[in-house]
Amino acid sequence: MEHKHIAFIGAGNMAGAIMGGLVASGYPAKAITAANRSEGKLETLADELGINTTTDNLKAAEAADVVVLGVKPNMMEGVVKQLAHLNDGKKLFISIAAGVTLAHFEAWFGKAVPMIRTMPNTPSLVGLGMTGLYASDTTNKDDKAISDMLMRAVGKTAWVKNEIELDHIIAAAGSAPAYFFLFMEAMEAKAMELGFDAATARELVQQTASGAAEMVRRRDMPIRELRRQVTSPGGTTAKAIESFQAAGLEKIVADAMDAAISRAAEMAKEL
Ligand SMILES: NC(=O)C1=CN([C@@H]2O[C@H](COP(=O)(O)OP(=O)(O)OC[C@H]3O[C@@H](n4cnc5c(N)ncnc54)[C@H](O)[C@@H]3O)[C@@H](O)[C@H]2O)C=CC1
Ligand SMILES: O=C(O)[C@@H]1CCC=N1
Repeated sequence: MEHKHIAFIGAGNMAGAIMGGLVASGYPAKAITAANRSEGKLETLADELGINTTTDNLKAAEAADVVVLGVKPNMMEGVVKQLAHLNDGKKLFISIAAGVTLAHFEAWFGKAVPMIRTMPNTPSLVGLGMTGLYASDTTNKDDKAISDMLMRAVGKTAWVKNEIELDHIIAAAGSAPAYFFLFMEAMEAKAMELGFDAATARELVQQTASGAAEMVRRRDMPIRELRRQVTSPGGTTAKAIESFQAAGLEKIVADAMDAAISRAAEMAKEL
């Protein structure tokens, strides 16, 4: 099969992870080009992955069938305007930026553009990402298939039908690794306060968190039921859970997710 040429504009953490996943999954390195403003990251990518690299965004995008826009949201307008004349209705553009809407892209491109907006998360860096995807009306089946393949190289994918739902993906997956990190930080701090050394405290938290996540993955039962199995009536877990619930944990989590959604909408207005 002829592989489409994919150019990544902005070769930072997230784009680097996707390129690494693609190469690891067997996509030919020769069919991938990374363009970045600075050279340091490009040298590492060329050494580690054997892909093509350049500091010239235009050159990279011109030669590509698929252009992945991987810069920060505040850099996107400048990058897109530089590439706008390449939008011939055939080249597919994929964005990984939070809060940059299709309407922004169409304004910067000056017309409709075949575009897939994606919302990945940082576990993509270790192949355990969760990415939401949304396709503009001007995309076709092949565009969706290649975008799905791209993001499945670093984890799992979920498609949404309405663009607004990408903000819900941010709340439930894009920003969500940080919620678990915060929880783990709090547990680690308390374990150290109880007298465990730093390495042991980290291991207690890390092994328990990955064990719990793995149980959710492997056991085909409601998460509530897994919790019930740990919680002996009148026992220690019951007291800990009561303490969380008395502090309103469910509402705290729901409010935090709403705050992420509101911020995504605000970010879109700021551009
Ligand atoms: N970090 C996260 O958890 C998530 C990030 N995202 C999105 O991913 C995008 C990238 O984020 P990161 O990879 O974390 O950022 P990063 O800062 O690691 O990567 C951005 C890269 O773009 C390069 N760059 C900046 N201006 C450029 C230009 N004009 N031309 C070419 N390259 C340029 C920078 O040198 C840098 O290497 C953002 O839009 C962000 O919203 C999406 C989901 C999750
Ligand atoms: O915090 C942010 O804005 C980005 C989007 C999702 C994760 N990080």
